[in-house]
Amino acid sequence: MTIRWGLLGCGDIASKRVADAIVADERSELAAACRRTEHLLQAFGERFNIPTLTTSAKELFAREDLDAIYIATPVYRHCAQTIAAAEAGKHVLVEKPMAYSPAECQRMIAACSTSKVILGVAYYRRFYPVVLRLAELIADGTLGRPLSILATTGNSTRFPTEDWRVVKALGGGGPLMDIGSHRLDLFLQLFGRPRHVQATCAPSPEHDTEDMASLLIEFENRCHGMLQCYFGTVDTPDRLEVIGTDGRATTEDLNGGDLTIITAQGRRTESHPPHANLHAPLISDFTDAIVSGRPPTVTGEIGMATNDIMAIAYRESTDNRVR
Ligand SMILES: NC(=O)C1=CN([C@@H]2O[C@H](COP(=O)(O)OP(=O)(O)OC[C@H]3O[C@@H](n4cnc5c(N)ncnc54)[C@H](OP(=O)(O)O)[C@@H]3O)[C@@H](O)[C@H]2O)C=CC1
Ligand SMILES: O=C1CO[C@H](CO)[C@@H](O)[C@@H]1O
Repeated sequence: MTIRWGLLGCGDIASKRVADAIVADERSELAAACRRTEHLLQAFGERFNIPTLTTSAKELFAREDLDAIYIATPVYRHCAQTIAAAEAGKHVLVEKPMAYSPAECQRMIAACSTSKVILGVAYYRRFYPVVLRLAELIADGTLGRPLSILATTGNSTRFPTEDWRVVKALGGGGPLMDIGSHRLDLFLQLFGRPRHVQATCAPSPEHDTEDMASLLIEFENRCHGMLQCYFGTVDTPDRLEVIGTDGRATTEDLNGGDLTIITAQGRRTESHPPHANLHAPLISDFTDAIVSGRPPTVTGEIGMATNDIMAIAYRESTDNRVR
């Protein structure tokens, strides 16, 4: 069985990874693509040899020869486009963060459930071998009783003021929505459900979003999570660390995959690099979910859990400000 994909949004991530990942997947076919800017759509279509091109999302969803839609548009479009695709009977894999707010996430989940289509969210770091190794070190007791998970991350790009990533109404927030969301998803994967969130977000002097966010989370298992994320810093680390009573495991470059494990037995470094195309395992997982009728690894409910934390963080940050 071949899954015929329609790709909605042909910008940065679609052209760098998503299209290639769909084309390379043995059970997938990149059958159609859509963006509004005609000449850029044509160039994209030629580059990836896509037979059907349209500037209308409505037309894309209406095509009967498609099974699934990959939504790679800015965040403020995710909810309406997911609902429209679901109502047209298409499975939906939507880019992260899932949507602007938890309320939007709920509407997306409800629409997909009513239409009996599968909904997935593109938190592909869940498939990183280094993250799966961290899960193993927690589960097999190597680190002892887990205490905390710490992540520092950022994007060194100085986004221009008109970029949707730094316009609250379009991106929903700044670095927390854009890159912090990926790490929060890993916190949930490794430590489970959160029970308390504290946060402070520093307003950017240039944009109407934060340019730094710091979160402290208590999980139901009583472990703590700490996240700090930035926009516009030079050489920002991409650090993830799990600390337990009997050891700690740290990666200084999450995308690189090297993991240093320190226990009473000593210190060792292991290498667990991710797939060369980070989106490939995600596409393969979602395709398999459609073919076998199982839920994808990152369901809508899982995607919404990250939005829940971010919504609390933004609210906390505003409500607790000393006047
Ligand atoms: N998982 C990951 O690691 C990454 C995920 N992302 C996520 O992917 C999504 C897209 O990001 P990115 O590729 O950087 O964004 P870009 O701004 O580069 O691209 C957005 C694309 O969406 C198209 N678009 C916008 N509105 C519509 C519409 N109404 N109908 C059809 N097409 C539309 C744009 O084309 P046009 O204006 O011509 O319509 C453009 O092709 C975001 O959610 C982002 O957070 C991004 C980078 C990495
Ligand atoms: O992981 C990522 C890399 O950076 C991009 C731009 O900040 C993010 O959108 C993306 O999710």
